Amino acid sequence: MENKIEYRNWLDAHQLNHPLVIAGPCSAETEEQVLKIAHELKESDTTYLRAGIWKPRTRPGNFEGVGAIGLKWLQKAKKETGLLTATEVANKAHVDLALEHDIDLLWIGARSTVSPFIVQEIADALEGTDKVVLVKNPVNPDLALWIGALERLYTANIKNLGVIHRGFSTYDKSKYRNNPEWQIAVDFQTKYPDIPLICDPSHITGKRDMILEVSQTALDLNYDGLMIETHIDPDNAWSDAAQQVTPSSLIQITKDLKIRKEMDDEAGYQAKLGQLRAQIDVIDNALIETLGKRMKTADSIGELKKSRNVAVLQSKRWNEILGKMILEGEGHGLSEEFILKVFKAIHQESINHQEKIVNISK
Ligand SMILES: C=C(O[C@@H]1C=C(C(=O)O)C=C[C@H]1O)C(=O)O
Repeated sequence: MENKIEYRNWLDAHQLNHPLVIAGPCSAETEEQVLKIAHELKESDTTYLRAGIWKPRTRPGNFEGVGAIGLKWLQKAKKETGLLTATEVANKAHVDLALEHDIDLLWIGARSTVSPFIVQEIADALEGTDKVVLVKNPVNPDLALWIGALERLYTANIKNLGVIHRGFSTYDKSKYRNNPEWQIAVDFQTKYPDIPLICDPSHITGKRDMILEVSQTALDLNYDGLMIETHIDPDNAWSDAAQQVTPSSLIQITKDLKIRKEMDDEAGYQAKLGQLRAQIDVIDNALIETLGKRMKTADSIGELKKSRNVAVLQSKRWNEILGKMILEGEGHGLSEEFILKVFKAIHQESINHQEKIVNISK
């Protein structure tokens, strides 16, 4: 599947002068709740009112959604406020009901994106639709799986596509509910610059007080929109209470966000940018040259090890290097996380080089 400018058509048709906002409760709970939220969101930047109708929960026994009745509440909210409607679908039955109730935007959840069978079932059920269909990233950090899901939809002649970045599951505890791994979304954007990319800071953070910060990062990375869970009484929400914000907080968040332009044609800016980018190009070339030299030295160590039948991996030496480089990096304003990533990659390449050398039989 190639990038095509038409992928953006549905978004451009909204003619927004701000990022697209999809907002609404994690779950539709009651008709009154949905309508109240919709009326409060009417005064915000929100274009699509979202509500979960069928909720895939981690463990059984929790609230699993109100079911099809909730679609009627969304329809009523649309009629009363003019907001377009959005919900998650996870199988053919959901799709059929959502289409029957004329829901404007459907998204495939992270737990469904991991299953090609489910995605195919949804794609077949949606074949040829002009509804907007968004695909959340799979729970595991697998770009190919994410793209594969889009390809299934595209092949089913669904052209109003987009993706939602909601972060990735990790076993390790971190400050996020789902690790953003921004690089994966950036890689996606590089491959498909015209597929609308929406950030879901609610699921990335799991905490309402981090939503502004993550939303700002997304906008700084040229995301096209935000999906933010919004509830009139977040603390008493039936699901995901900690990450929902009130409609007035949502309005405040959209006011506080700094919206930066993608480009600036002003001559002074362009000249300075060109100069700095030329410097970056020189530095990048020097980096490659240095890395090449380092690998050549590692090759020589490989030869030496081979001649004495010594193991390639030397953990003590490696740990010393890591410790020293973290300190060194600190002095140059480089984070420990960055140094670890870079040096782990360098070490792996060095090991691969030496492995080749010691395993060549001569
Ligand atoms: C280069 C060596 O081999 C391996 C690679 C290292 C590196 O690239 O710095 C460090 C330790 C070893 O695991 C070495 O033993 O010094």
